[in-house]
Amino acid sequence: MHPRNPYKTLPSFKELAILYPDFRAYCTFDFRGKAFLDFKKSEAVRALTTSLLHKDFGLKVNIPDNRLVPTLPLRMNYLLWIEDLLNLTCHKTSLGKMNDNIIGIDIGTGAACVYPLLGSKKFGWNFVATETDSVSFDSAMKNVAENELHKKILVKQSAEFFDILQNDNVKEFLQNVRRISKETETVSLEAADSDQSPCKQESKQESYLIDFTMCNPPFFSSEVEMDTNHNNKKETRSQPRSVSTGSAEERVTDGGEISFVDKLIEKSIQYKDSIKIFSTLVGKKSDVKIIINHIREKTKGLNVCVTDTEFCQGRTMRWGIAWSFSEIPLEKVISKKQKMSQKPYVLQIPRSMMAVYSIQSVWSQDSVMAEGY
Ligand SMILES: C[S@@+](CC[C@H](N)C(=O)[O-])C[C@H]1O[C@@H](n2cnc3c(N)ncnc32)[C@H](O)[C@@H]1O
Repeated sequence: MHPRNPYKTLPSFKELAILYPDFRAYCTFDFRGKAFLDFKKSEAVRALTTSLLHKDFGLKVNIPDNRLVPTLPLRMNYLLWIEDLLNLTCHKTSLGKMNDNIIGIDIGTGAACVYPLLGSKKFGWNFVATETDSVSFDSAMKNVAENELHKKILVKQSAEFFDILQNDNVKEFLQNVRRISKETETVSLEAADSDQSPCKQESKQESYLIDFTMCNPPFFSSEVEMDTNHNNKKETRSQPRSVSTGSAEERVTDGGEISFVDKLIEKSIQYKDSIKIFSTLVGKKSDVKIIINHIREKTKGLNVCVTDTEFCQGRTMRWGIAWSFSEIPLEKVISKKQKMSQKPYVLQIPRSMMAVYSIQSVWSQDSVMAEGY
């Protein structure tokens, strides 16, 4: 669990049950009043997510019955890692300032529109979100409207990755975001003028249209693979796991996540001067190495840096890969050996930081949330 993840501390189900009758309906209580949730019911998992989104972030979110229910510890881990990368590349995020200037693209936002909603509420970032599925698209639009975040989040129904940046509607949205954040930017740059650190100077020199892109791709290549994976897990785990939510469209894509990210890598080369950080979540550990190799092969001859991390949420593991073509100041984090080589270098989160992530991931092993949420 990321050190700044609010779900490092287990939420009180008892408190949630008192506050939210919808959540209480799926709880059972022991003689001391301790609440337990039936993680095998998708309605119960949905009630947990929507109650937490409301209690912890003031977000009112509706998720249709047959669509993926996002689990929040993982979503926060991914967003916090993006925040770390933005800070590493000298952006001022909630650790510093300038949040209103930051613009991300979320590819395949899903029915909850979870990353843009959390990203703008928690960090103040702006988002262009894409979605192909009409049910999820409609639902994402409603969730943005319900939370009055239309000035910060634009949802488009599109299968294009970054080509949506050519869309007039998107251009207009980006212009408005810039106009609204201009005042903050002026103040921040004036403050940066008085500071001679290379980090602050770099943030003035580089100007990208988009600061980062994120994506949680459908990771199975077929429904058969999806079912096989689920059955194997059932056989190997001794304890019950959380129900798998979501439709096949959300979890299956031709060629699986590798093929999806391959397209993303190709597009990233085309948009390397407009977008600063490209990233993706990876669902299978064995795909991490393959995807990193694909990034290296496809970007041969270009100055690219790549980093990866793991997200631990109790029993559920996911991985993150990010790459950038920008002049990121890597001196602090690359090894001497890599510095001397002419090959594309690898940006690594310092070992000390990784250790913190791993140690703290133990938090939910024995908790009620551990059953897969
Ligand atoms: C695994 S779900 C992730 C949903 C959400 N981002 C989350 O993390 O909960 C993947 C989503 O990507 C959408 N999708 C698939 N191909 C896409 C494409 N080419 N462009 C945009 N969205 C796509 C699916 O409809 C689905 O909603």
